[in-house]
Amino acid sequence: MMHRLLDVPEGAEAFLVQLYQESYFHFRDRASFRQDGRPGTWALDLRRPLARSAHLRAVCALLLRQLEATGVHQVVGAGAAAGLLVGGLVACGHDIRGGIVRERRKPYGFREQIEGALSRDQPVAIVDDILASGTTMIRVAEVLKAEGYATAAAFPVFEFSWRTGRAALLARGIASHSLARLSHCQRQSLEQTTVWNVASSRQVVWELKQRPPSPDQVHG
Ligand SMILES: O=P(O)(O)OC[C@H]1O[C@H](OP(=O)(O)OP(=O)(O)O)[C@H](O)[C@@H]1O
Repeated sequence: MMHRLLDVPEGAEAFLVQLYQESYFHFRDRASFRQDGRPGTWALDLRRPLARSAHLRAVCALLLRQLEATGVHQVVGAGAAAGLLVGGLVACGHDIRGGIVRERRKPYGFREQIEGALSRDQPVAIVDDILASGTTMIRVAEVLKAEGYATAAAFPVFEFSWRTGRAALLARGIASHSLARLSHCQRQSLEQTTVWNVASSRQVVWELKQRPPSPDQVHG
């Protein structure tokens, strides 16, 4: 086993629900804002749990399983959460190369848009904490293409099933292998959301104390 020294959570579903709970903030407790500047009702901030040793190790162990299954040894991402994930995967994996896509090139130094140790000889996986509209991962894929790298697939931690990111990536030939898909239980109750562990095909319904995510939320 390549990653036997890692803390792979016994119950991956329970861990993914915990990760969701710890990253969920309601507006009354912590203000967040939509892209149009208006206040959002809720937000997921995975940067906080991912910046803690045990959580990052556990997420990376799950992602490494997915990467191993697809035979990918290079990871790249853009943004704060992706930076944590790339660092964690490089540290926790064996023979994993990592890269970070800059928002824009600097006018000085090496003027690279991708920093790190990626090789053009092998495909690269895109990692991120959340796949929503797909804008972030698509931008990374476009930079990879422009720089002569092949994209293997996308590996988000959480995917919002009510957003179009998965379809947008697929339209560009990129499959998405998320650890968990979040969806609403609209028919049952507004007090529930579903965390579906994609790898095990098991779903966990989490009883929310607050109102659950709605399609017009903000995130990140
Ligand atoms: O699929 P998308 O619609 O692009 O949404 C997903 C992205 O949004 C969030 O990042 P955010 O924009 O908040 O950036 P930051 O955390 O790096 O500042 C999140 O961390 C993803 O990178």
